[in-house]
Amino acid sequence: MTNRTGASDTALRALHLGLVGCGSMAGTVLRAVRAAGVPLAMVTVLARPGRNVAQVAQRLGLEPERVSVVFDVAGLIACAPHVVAECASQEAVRDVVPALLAARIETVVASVGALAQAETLARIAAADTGTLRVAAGAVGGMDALEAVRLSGLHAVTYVGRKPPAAWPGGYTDNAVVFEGSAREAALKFPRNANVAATVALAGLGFDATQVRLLADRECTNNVHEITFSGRCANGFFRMEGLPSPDNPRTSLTAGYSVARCVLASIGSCLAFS
Ligand SMILES: NC(=O)C1=CN([C@@H]2O[C@H](COP(=O)(O)OP(=O)(O)OC[C@H]3O[C@@H](n4cnc5c(N)ncnc54)[C@H](OP(=O)(O)O)[C@@H]3O)[C@@H](O)[C@H]2O)C=CC1
Ligand SMILES: O=C([O-])CC(=O)C(=O)O
Repeated sequence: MTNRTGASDTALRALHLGLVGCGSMAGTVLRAVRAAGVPLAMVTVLARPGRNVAQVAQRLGLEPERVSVVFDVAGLIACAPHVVAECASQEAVRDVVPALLAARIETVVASVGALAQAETLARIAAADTGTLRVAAGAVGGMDALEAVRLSGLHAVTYVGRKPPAAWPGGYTDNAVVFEGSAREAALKFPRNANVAATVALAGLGFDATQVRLLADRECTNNVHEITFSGRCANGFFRMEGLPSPDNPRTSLTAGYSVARCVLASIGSCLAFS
């Protein structure tokens, strides 16, 4: 038997998925993995202290018997998931991901802005054993940007537009929320500028990538625009993502992108890169 992408039976073995976080993105990841036809054996969730199985199962739309909840990374490692998807925060990337990699557990990160922090990068570099997948998240076109980088990139600009209420700070009207480098953006907006970090990693780096974040009353969706020029190509990429119903600051696309990384890690979808 093969699935849509031609992956074999072995790729469809029941998956033990680890999740860090149990919010809107984690829910989207699970829905997508299920929709892809991958059977779930177990989902182990690293949650904040105080959460319990019934609550987490209900938030994620899972049967309680398929859920275990742990409160630290040692507990997550002890459960031995096939792959872990971080869907939580920059702080979680710093505190959890290095230990997962050191334990050789393949890990997908969504909170890519964490990689703008020298301390987090150093911890990940020191772990240096497992496989880290950086999800493209709410944006796309990163393969082209990386390819053009090899020829020499001249300039990369990322513009993120969201409805005013989707930005922290109580915006109600059109405004320039931020203008500056991708590093500043990622550090200043840990929950809203992960795309800026992703574009920086694929292209010119955190300090040379220019970012504008805009509150825009005309937007009903989250719009991401990347403009680049390089020696072998110039490009423009635009993606308009529907907001997650339970967290309008997060585009639904981001969860689907994390799911795609999970599926790629178990050989259950084409791994374009
Ligand atoms: N790459 C991309 O394009 C994008 C990336 N993101 C990243 O994804 C993250 C998740 O997004 P989303 O699901 O919408 O956010 P939500 O706020 O809906 O959910 C976040 C979840 O993570 C949990 N959490 C946060 N920190 C920790 C921690 N240290 N340990 C355990 N659990 C933790 C929260 O717990 P609790 O509810 O108990 O506080 C909550 O369950 C965002 O914070 C952002 O960093 C978001 C959008 C796009
Ligand atoms: O989901 C989005 O549209 C983008 C986002 O929040 C981020 O870059 O962190």
